Amino acid sequence: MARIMRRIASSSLVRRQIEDLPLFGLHAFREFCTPGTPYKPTDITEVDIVRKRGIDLLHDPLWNKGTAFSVSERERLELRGLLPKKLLSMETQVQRLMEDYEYGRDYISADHITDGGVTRDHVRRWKVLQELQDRNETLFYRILLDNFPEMAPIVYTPTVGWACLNYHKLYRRPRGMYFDATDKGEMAAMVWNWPANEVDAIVITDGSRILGLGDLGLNGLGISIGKLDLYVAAAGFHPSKVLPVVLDVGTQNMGLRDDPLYIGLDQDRLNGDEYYEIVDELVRALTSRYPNAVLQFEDFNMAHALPLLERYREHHLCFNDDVQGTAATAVAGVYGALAVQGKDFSELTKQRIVLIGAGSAGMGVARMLALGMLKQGISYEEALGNFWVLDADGLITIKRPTALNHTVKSFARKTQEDVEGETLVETVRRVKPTVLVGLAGAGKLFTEEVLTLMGQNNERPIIMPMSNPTHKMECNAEEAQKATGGRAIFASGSPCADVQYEGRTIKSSQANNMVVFPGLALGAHLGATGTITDKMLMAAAEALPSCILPEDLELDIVYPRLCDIRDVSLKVAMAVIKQAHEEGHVGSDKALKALETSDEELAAFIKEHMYEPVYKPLVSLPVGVLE
Ligand SMILES: O=C([O-])CC(=O)C(=O)O
Ligand SMILES: [Mg+2]
Repeated sequence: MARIMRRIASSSLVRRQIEDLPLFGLHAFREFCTPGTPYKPTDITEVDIVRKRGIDLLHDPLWNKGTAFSVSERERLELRGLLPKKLLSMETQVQRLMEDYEYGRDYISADHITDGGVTRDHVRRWKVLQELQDRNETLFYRILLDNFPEMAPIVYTPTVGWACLNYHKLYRRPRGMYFDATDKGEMAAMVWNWPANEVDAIVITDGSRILGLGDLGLNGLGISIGKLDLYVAAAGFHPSKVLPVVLDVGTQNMGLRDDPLYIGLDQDRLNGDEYYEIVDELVRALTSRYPNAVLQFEDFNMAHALPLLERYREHHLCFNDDVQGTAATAVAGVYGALAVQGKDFSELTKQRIVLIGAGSAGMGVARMLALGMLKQGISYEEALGNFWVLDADGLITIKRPTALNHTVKSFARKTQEDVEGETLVETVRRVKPTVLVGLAGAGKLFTEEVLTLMGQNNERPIIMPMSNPTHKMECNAEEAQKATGGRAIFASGSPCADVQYEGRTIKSSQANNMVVFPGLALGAHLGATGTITDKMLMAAAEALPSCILPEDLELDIVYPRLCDIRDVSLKVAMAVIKQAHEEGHVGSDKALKALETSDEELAAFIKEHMYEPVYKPLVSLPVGVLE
């Protein structure tokens, strides 16, 4: 036997196979060769097929492993001499990177605040991760996934807000695709420049309303990138199959246009038919090459967010994250807050909700909460009576002298009383809401007075300042707890530290759509649902409270833990596929089979498709082979 082993192992082909079995190694090889050991298909190590070799491979962050390339890979992928000889394991690479991430080479004061309201240390950390992503995506996602609660605020809200504000200054190398108004007529061809033949998810923005930071033009691409980082880390989309996109139709941001470093179009934003024609062209181009991709619309301003959603939602696998993802998140948060109080979903109908911010996100939230009330047993008309919506001009009533769009109008208070334009504090004093939601993106609107009233009128006031990033939030956790005597059930769009109050620690939750959009998109993609219905969104919202640990409910936590984000996305994806099945929208035979077998089978089907950031042996094949 030993002789046979030696002979086999001496063939160079087999030696390479041995080296390329990092998970099983020689041990597994021996087992495999021992007579009598049954052959198990699972013993086969997966490989990744690449089309590159040599220096091109090292420069491709999707496949580059740096010092972790195995000896045989270095040989057969023409890497010898292009890397230092010493081979480092992924664990060692992680350790080296984390040292850089934690301490930096130069100490930067942690509390120095920059223009995006984040600290300079956040910015430094963002740069460490960004550079890593540009070199080695497998390692980047390993680290992001293993440190998700710490790093989500760096690659995503709030630090991504700073990155968008400064995208034009930070720009070094391209990521994603750039389309602009001058590409009219060319987009169907341009889309073929993207190197991947398969794309499962696309996030597109026109930069018109980035977080609560306003019109950032082309700089908005940063948000498409940040969202897709979470698609990969939180839901297991493959990094080679996600595509961040910006559509630059001009900007009204004169500060950017006057900046010589700005790299977007120096023109006013397109509007009206011209605007819709160009968005139509881009959507057609993207969906004709990638018909199975989920299309997420991100940070479009109110004027276009809803019309675009209505335009495409029946024919395309698409959703608007701000309108729908944020809405499902808010519903989940209110259900979570009810669960904290030992109440069930039906109590939603009894909530009195004051919501400030009548933009795309605010109206999406109002509508979804009203749909939740409808589902819990009251009429939609009755549900509308539970809402007071305010914008920059105060409380919105049917007496509003200026024109309101259709959705906002449906939430206008139908009262003859003279309360049009009432301030937030007046409304809160008069109507005694149980829930306060902020989506205005205008900073500290939940003043001490407003918060104190919430505390006076409720045993457990529900306070949700959902604007992003941090400095655009309506209040922070400390302000909410101080003003309410530590009784607030609190959730904010960007993360807030827990609060020390009268000798105890009060937990803060994060009400961010990242608990919804990755799982929603995963379910829709794997189910090939063709459309994303309101009921699928509601199913996502209803799935979330059941992921909160009982001990966390005791601590007033209203969302699942971020360290379990993969599991959360799995549960959301399952709920979405099941609901789609009920509505007859599941187009994937494999998903159907799993659905009809059992929940375990469905979970296994989804998990099997989730990307794990591990180094697999790379095989380089010439273009044309296996295509
Ligand atoms: O990106 C975020 O953190 C949430 C979001 O969609 C927004 O605020 O527009
Ligand atoms: Mg957004």
